[in-house]
Amino acid sequence: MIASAANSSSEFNNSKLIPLFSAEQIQNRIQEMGAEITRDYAGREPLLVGVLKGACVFISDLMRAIDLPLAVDFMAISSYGSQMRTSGEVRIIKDLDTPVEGRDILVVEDIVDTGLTLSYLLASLHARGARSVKLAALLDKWERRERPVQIDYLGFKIPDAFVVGYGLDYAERYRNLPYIAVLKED
Ligand SMILES: O=P(O)(O)OC[C@H]1O[C@H](OP(=O)(O)OP(=O)(O)O)[C@H](O)[C@@H]1O
Ligand code: HPA
Ligand SMILES: [Mg+2]
Repeated sequence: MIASAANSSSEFNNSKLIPLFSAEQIQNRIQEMGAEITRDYAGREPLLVGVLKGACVFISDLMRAIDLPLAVDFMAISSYGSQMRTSGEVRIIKDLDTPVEGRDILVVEDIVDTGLTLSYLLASLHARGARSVKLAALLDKWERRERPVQIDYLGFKIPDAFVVGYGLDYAERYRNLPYIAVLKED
């Protein structure tokens, strides 16, 4: 079911999945990103910080495309209600196990949308004394940006549409799709 849905539009519980990036396109782009990160961080040992839950699939593939010694850790972030969200306030619900002071941090995210999550997270890591903080994001939904976020390594720019798959969810579903699709509700 999942594999056959990868290459064509399909019905999935009353929602329509319109494929945007195939598993192969994603893997090819990640290999390119990994090669660029390997070149840029040569001689250093970056700490990759995955933002749960959406980035779990992307970071698994990206770290294996980086040919360097590195460490991996995870954070989980929760947005407050919609009013608080517009103020950019988010809450850390799982912090790093690893001290960041003096480390070269590469935050790994599935998508930058309004930018509220990432602008908060990147500022917080800088404030903790990281030597450098950069961002690798698979998707950039740039038309919806409310806060500027510098994406140092980008997979794909996408239009203003709700996307799922490859870690991205709708109500916790679809994270396990091996490709990325636009979700259209019927
Ligand atoms: O740029 P923004 O508007 O802040 O949106 C981007 C954030 O939203 C999604 O996470 P979500 O809160 O859905 O959590 P999840 O990763 O567990 O799905 C995504 O993974 C980013 O972390
Ligand atoms: O398009 C999206 N899909 C899933 N999660 C998201 N979080 C922000 N934008 C999106
Ligand atoms: Mg989500």
